Amino acid sequence: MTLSTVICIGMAGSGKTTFMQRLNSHLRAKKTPPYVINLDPAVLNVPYGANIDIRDSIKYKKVMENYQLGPNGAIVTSLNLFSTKIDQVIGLVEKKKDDYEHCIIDTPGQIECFVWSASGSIITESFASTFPTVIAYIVDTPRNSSPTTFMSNMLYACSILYKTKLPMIIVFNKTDVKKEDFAKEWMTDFESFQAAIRDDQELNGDLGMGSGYMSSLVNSMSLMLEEFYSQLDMVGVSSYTGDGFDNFLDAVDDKVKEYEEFYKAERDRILKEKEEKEKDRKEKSLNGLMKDLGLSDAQKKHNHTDGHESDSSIEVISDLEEGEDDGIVARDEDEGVEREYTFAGDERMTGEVNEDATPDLQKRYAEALASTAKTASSQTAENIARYIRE
Ligand SMILES: Nc1nc2c(ncn2[C@@H]2O[C@H](COP(=O)(O)OP(=O)(O)OP(=O)(O)O)[C@@H](O)[C@H]2O)c(=O)[nH]1
Repeated sequence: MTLSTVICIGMAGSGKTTFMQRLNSHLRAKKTPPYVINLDPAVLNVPYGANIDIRDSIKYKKVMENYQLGPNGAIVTSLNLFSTKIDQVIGLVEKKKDDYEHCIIDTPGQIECFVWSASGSIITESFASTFPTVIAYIVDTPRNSSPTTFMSNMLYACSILYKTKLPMIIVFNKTDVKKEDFAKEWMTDFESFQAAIRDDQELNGDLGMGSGYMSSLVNSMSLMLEEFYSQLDMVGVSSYTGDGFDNFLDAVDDKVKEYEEFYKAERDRILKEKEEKEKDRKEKSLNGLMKDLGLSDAQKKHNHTDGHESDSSIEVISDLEEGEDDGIVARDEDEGVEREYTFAGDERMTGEVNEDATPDLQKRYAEALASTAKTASSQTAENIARYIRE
């Protein structure tokens, strides 16, 4: 039994959590319970038993208060804090890899907080480099029955595919309300999608002429999407009735095979390339450091015998010109602007920093950073120490 990971991503309200709940109970009924992870720090109730829940280690509301952040900033910061522990999380899942067939992961409702944040990439990458990993992109089928909305959603899915470089299944959810047949037709028969654009009243008004700027834009973008559709699997499910979940599991099996055959080789190649670049970068920064420390040429030459090249032409590169400030943009003066709807005086509303809670979070941040820094730069630090000793 090899464990594979399914990461559920989708627009807010597409039904990720309900889908996770149904998938969990479906797999349990088949006597193959999944390993479940919740990565949504802001969710109030998780309606399924999670093996790992981000809310156990990160208190979303505290993050909001202590760092004076809005809801989305707090989700990103919570994910940042969590991603510093990702090694431990992967370790926990790895220990269970012989007992489970699937590890299913729920992500925050605010899709961009996960997909476009550094921590989202770190978390996805960590899973994808350890286990075969598949993205389940959840679509609210009834809400995507207009060709314009449908295409916007597909463009988003396309950007996720190219960002994560992982096999993807488009899951048309809520088929108890609207069947997914129209979407499948649009994805496989370009003519029928064009006909839908022509008839779409949102684009063309009541006359349905199909001659507007928008419809020609949608037309050309849909051509581009044809290539994207060819790389996907699509299934229709109802998280309410449980319809289509066997098909979904078959699609996961197919995509895991695809991952092993194509994606893994491609990922390994990219990782190797990255590793080599990183090695190069470290070597250059070590040499730069030697230069900064003002070590003599003789010492440098001595180092050559150790296999370390040194290049005196290397300079420390900075985006800032000499004499320029540190790039921090100063806050504009308020210039008499009267703020409306403020909640001054009410601590609960202003989100003032809770002095008691801050040190704890700060400490955790510092510890997490220290341990990350330790692993990431220990090689460089050792090299430096050895060089200085010499
Ligand atoms: N009819 C129907 N409704 C569904 C289905 N799946 C989810 N819903 C409803 O869709 C709404 C959103 O579902 P959630 O599971 O909370 O969606 P989500 O994507 O996790 O939401 P966020 O995490 O807040 O973005 C809820 O009211 C669900 O009851 C389904 O298969 N059929």
